[in-house]
Amino acid sequence: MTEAMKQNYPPNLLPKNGQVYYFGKLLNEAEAEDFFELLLKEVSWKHDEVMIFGRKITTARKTAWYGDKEFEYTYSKMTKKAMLWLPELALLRQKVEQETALVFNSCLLNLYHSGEEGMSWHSDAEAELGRQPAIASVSLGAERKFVLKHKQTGEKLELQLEQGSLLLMAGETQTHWLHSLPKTKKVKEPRINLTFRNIKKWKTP
Ligand SMILES: O=C(O)CCC(=O)C(=O)O
Ligand SMILES: [Fe+2]
Repeated sequence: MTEAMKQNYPPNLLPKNGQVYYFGKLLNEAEAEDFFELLLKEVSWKHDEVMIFGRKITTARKTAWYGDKEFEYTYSKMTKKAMLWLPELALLRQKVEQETALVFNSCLLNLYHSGEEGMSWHSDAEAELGRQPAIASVSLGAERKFVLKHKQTGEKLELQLEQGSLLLMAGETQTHWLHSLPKTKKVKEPRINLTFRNIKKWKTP
């Protein structure tokens, strides 16, 4: 990321060791609702399989993975093969690329059916993303809390991810910070999250 690109960015929200930018609404209410409905219908949603303490667990949330090629990508110790872009996903990627002045070749989608589903503490530091990966996150549907926690000091940063919003994690964020989407009984509505990523090293089957 060059200094010129960063000029149009909102302020960095992290106190140290990385960059987190909250761009606010990338889509207006009507656009966000349309994308939500379309993606709910068109995406090939599957329950996720992850390894936790050496056991294969099927998660309640559903996921999908799209990319420029049929990349293989290892996430939570499970290897997955990307599907090719849907037109509406390609359109969202274009908006994200325009806003951030970055390029992304893949997208991981998560469907949380309600606040009873979330994502536990992790960082997205997979080898495929290379060093200092930029990860752009678009939120649709229910507004949820997103928390970052410094790996050494435990410092926390809490954000509300609004419907239609764009968040960008960059620089050393994945090395020094964990993030999570806490479960909450207060939210009854579903949410779709899209994380656009740039796979640098891939194996094509
Ligand atoms: O749903 C979210 O906002 C977070 C998703 C996430 O951290 C991931 O897909 O790696
Ligand atoms: Fe993540």
